[in-house]
Amino acid sequence: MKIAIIGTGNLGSSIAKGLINNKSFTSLYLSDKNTSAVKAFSNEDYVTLTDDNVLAVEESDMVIFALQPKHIDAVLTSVAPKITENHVIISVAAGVDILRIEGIIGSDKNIIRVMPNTAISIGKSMTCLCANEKGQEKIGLAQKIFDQLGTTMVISEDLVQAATVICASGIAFWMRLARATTQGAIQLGFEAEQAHELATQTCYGAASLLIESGRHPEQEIDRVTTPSGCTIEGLNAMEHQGLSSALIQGIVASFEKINQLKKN
Ligand SMILES: NC(=O)C1=CN([C@@H]2O[C@H](COP(=O)(O)OP(=O)(O)OC[C@H]3O[C@@H](n4cnc5c(N)ncnc54)[C@H](OP(=O)(O)O)[C@@H]3O)[C@@H](O)[C@H]2O)C=CC1
Ligand SMILES: O=C(O)[C@@H]1CCC=N1
Repeated sequence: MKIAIIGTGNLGSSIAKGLINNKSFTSLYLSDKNTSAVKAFSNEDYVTLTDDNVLAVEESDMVIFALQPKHIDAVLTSVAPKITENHVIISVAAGVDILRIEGIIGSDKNIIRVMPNTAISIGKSMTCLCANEKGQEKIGLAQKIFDQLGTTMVISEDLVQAATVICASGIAFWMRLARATTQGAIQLGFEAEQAHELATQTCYGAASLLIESGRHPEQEIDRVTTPSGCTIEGLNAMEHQGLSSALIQGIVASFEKINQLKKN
């Protein structure tokens, strides 16, 4: 598969890193106004860095547009004449729906909306996908690529905004929880580096327990909370401060914001 990524910022460079680690292509064009974020990949086999978006489209079968929503319309318009019915066009732009993309390049093109997260750089993304009518026959192909870079789920387009909040923004939400745990550990006497390791490994253990056991979080909590013990004391103090409520309100605020962005 000949792949191009147009826009090599935070997400585009993360996708590039994941693809290169997995050698998931026969050629990879990385196109940006400024390719400094992916300079490290310039010596990789079959990777070309360019500032020519048209060339990247012409030389590829699958084109991933990793541009900010404010830039995507102009870039799609500029490359539209070069997009054929055989191309698989992927957009990761948050809040940019398929109808808007079809309005620029046509509904006769294979259009797939993909919502990964930055953990794609280490092959651990939770990635959601959906396609327009024409793209239905190619969604399996896109899924195969992203399956190599983590876990995928095909969803209906009306759930993409929610998936963006839970999975893409979710990386930042979980990072903040990890940071707070680190700060707590330092207050209790650990050096910063030790605190970081304790927090991240415990976080990794908790996620792995849920994934591997398939159990509900509360079942795992029941296995930790000794009656009258320190865990339930801590959990209840957190809930009195509104931990669950704060998380849910944050998720809903993020969802409301992304729906506003979609209207702009
Ligand atoms: N970051 C994340 O975790 C996630 C982001 N997304 C979505 O992915 C998209 C990209 O986000 P992110 O990577 O954070 O954004 P960035 O701004 O980091 O990356 C976008 C890149 O596109 C470049 N660019 C702008 N105009 C052009 C052009 N005409 N031709 C080629 N390249 C151009 C930008 O250059 P310059 O900076 O010079 O303008 C920048 O390098 C967004 O739509 C976002 O909603 C989705 C899921 C997760
Ligand atoms: O914050 C944002 O708007 C983008 C979409 C999800 C992650 N980053």
